[in-house]
Amino acid sequence: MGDTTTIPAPFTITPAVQIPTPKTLIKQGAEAIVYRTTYLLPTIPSLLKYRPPKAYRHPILDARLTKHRCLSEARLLIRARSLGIPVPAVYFVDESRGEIYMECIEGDSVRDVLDDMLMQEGGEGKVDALMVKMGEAVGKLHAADIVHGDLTTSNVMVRRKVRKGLLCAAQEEVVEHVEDEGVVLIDFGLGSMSTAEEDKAVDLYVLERAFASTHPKAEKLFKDVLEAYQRSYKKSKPVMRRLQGVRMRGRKRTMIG
Ligand SMILES: Nc1ncnc2c1ncn2[C@@H]1O[C@H](COP(=O)(O)OP(=O)(O)OP(=O)(O)O)[C@@H](O)[C@H]1O
Repeated sequence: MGDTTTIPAPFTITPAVQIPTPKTLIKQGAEAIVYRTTYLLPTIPSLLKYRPPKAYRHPILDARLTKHRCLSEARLLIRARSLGIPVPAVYFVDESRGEIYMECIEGDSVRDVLDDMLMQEGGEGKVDALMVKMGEAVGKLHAADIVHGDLTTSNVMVRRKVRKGLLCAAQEEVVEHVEDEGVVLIDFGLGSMSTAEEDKAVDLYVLERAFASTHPKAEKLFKDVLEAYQRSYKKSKPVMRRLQGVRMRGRKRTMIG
């Protein structure tokens, strides 16, 4: 009679457990759905930009387009960041699923912070500094021949850090000190590599219109942006000349309607 005792397996293989990461919807746009979530560890905040399939497109064409847009956006972000241009870090790309996980910037858009800043005591100085940072960031971007494609004040974020400190150790009163830590350019979904002065001038024009439509002091603010832009982008003269042409065409279009 053979020994019938079963020999226990040295180890058991348990199926990989998928831990669902909570996702908070930030924005559902026409092209993409943006969530705040985490990446790898629950302590690492991340932003997920997901391009869902479009039922109205042919499935093969749709998959190809999604893959192309995802890779294009990720490549531009990675290229910009490697050149020291302030953009979110890319953590992970799954182009066939239409997903990009990237650094989640804590802060608000320039569009949202401008008015609040101007109302604060000493706010004008802060706004001046902000315009310089914006001009420098866009100047560096164009010097690297990267065109944003949708350069509005909503697509430039002000990174903020909240520091907690004790006001008075005896009272143990905790105060929160909010610090602005520079600007970050986001949303490169319509971006491209281009050496064309026209493309760069259109970027500037779009930004100028974004200021004009949201802020009464737009002219002075944008002037500061352009000054910093020219300082950080040494070969910007032809772009500035082209900007005049783009403005004229824009005005003509507005007049004709
Ligand atoms: N890296 C980031 N960190 C924090 N918030 C972000 C980040 N990227 C995007 N957001 C937020 O999500 C919103 C939508 O993101 P994004 O502009 O990239 O998507 P979109 O659908 O292409 O938008 P749009 O319709 O403006 O083109 C932004 O306006 C911003 O509030």
